[in-house]
Amino acid sequence: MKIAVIGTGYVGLVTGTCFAETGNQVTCVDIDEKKIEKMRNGIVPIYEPGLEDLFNRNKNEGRLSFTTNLQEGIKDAKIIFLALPTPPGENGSADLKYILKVADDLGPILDQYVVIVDKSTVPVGTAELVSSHIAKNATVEFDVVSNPEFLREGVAVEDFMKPDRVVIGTSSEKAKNMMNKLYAPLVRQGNPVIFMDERSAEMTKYAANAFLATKITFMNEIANLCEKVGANVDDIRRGIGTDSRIGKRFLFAGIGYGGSCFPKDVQALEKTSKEFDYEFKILQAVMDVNEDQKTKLIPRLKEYFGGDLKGKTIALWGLAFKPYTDDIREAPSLYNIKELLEAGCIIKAYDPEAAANVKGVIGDVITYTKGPYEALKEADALMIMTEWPQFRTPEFDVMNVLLKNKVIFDGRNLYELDAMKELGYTYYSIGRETVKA
Ligand SMILES: NC(=O)C1=CN([C@@H]2O[C@H](COP(=O)(O)OP(=O)(O)OC[C@H]3O[C@@H](n4cnc5c(N)ncnc54)[C@H](O)[C@@H]3O)[C@@H](O)[C@H]2O)C=CC1
Ligand SMILES: O=C(O)[C@H]1O[C@H](OP(=O)(O)OP(=O)(O)OC[C@H]2O[C@@H](n3ccc(=O)[nH]c3=O)[C@H](O)[C@@H]2O)[C@H](O)[C@@H](O)[C@@H]1O
Repeated sequence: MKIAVIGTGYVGLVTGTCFAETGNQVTCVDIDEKKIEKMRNGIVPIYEPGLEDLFNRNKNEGRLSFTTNLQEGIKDAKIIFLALPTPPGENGSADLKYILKVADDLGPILDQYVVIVDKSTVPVGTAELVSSHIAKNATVEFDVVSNPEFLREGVAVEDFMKPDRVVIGTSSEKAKNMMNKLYAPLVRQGNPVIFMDERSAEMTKYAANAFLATKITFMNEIANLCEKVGANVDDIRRGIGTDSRIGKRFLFAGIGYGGSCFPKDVQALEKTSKEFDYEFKILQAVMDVNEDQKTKLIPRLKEYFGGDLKGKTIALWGLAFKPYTDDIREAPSLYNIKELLEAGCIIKAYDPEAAANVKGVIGDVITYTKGPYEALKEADALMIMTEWPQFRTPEFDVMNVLLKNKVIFDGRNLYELDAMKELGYTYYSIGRETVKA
């Protein structure tokens, strides 16, 4: 089937590449000329494990092409995916300007029946809105379908190719059949395509993200309480995660959730509730707790250094909002960097993938090192922001020599408390006893 994907960020790129992989003819459209040029030259503009090989194979075999021209991109397409940004607008609700601009542009250039798919995360009612914008200038029939995306960055290809479920919101039989056909190769036995109306599909996406953000936040609050009562949040995670009603995943306490989606989607759902005159109390609490959680290690640093951080050199391990990505949107590291700089610290940071993106945002106010150990040289303390696997089993012999003080502030609970005691470290983590050397 010929399909077009408008917008080639994380979602568009993965959607386009994976549907090419299942044998479709895919054209990716983006207004960013540099990005399109890069992709034409075989360069994948994001870091996403497994994507580059898939991308280049499909490109080289002629199933994946790129253009900045919308009309050329949608030519002969049976399905058009909108994978456009929906950032928070001024009041926190999702800004639909990118989606509606493309909807306006599409109307006059459609020349045959087509299914237009909202792949972006959009508030309830957007499918109808997109439909009305296209209809203003359209001369052919079309259907607008809501097909939210549930992939996670870092495992995006795996999530897309083997989805737990595919949600499709449509009231059109014709669109339903076409979407079913497109997704058939991706849906494993038992992992269903779930059909519903457009509004329910739009709401499903927000419900999923808000629920997961709440689950993490609940554990972060349990962690905060654990610190006060002298319990260990990792034991509690194991203790409750084995209950299949609760489930093992997304129970890891840490320095708050970040990324391009949880923060904006929780906020947008709260705004939607307000618009419909409903006070969604849990969501406000989730946002408040997460805000505090992100910088909760800073007071511990102050405690350790006797109140004043001025002139202290802090080594930061991890800048990305989570491992296996170079994405730094809403990363807890950025909030900590800001506070550390305000307190007069010198920062030496290492991240295997995300340093260039941080440099692009904050420049050279911190030092970016080539490896994790270089960041530790002459550092007064180590802070851990992202659980990249290489940080889990470091060479403590090397660290002992490089760090000025044997002290670690760990926002991701990477090390066992007993091991830190044995190694003679002062070790602050989340929701667990502080180990004092
Ligand atoms: N990043 C993620 O992991 C996930 C994101 N989503 C949702 O998917 C949507 C897209 O997110 P990302 O891929 O992260 O966005 P992104 O911001 O990384 O990329 C969006 C792309 O759209 C392009 N664009 C903007 N206006 C355009 C236009 N008029 N014509 C063509 N291209 C245009 C931009 O140049 C950019 O390349 C958002 O609604 C997001 O909430 C959903 C699931 C996962
Ligand atoms: O709508 C989206 O964009 C996507 O948002 C999240 O995916 P993503 O933001 O890529 O990353 P997650 O793995 O969900 O992690 C989000 C944040 O939560 C944090 N987290 C996650 C899990 C956990 O147990 N504890 C925890 O603090 C991570 O460190 C990270 O900062 C969802 O998991 C995806 O299903 C969804 O498609």
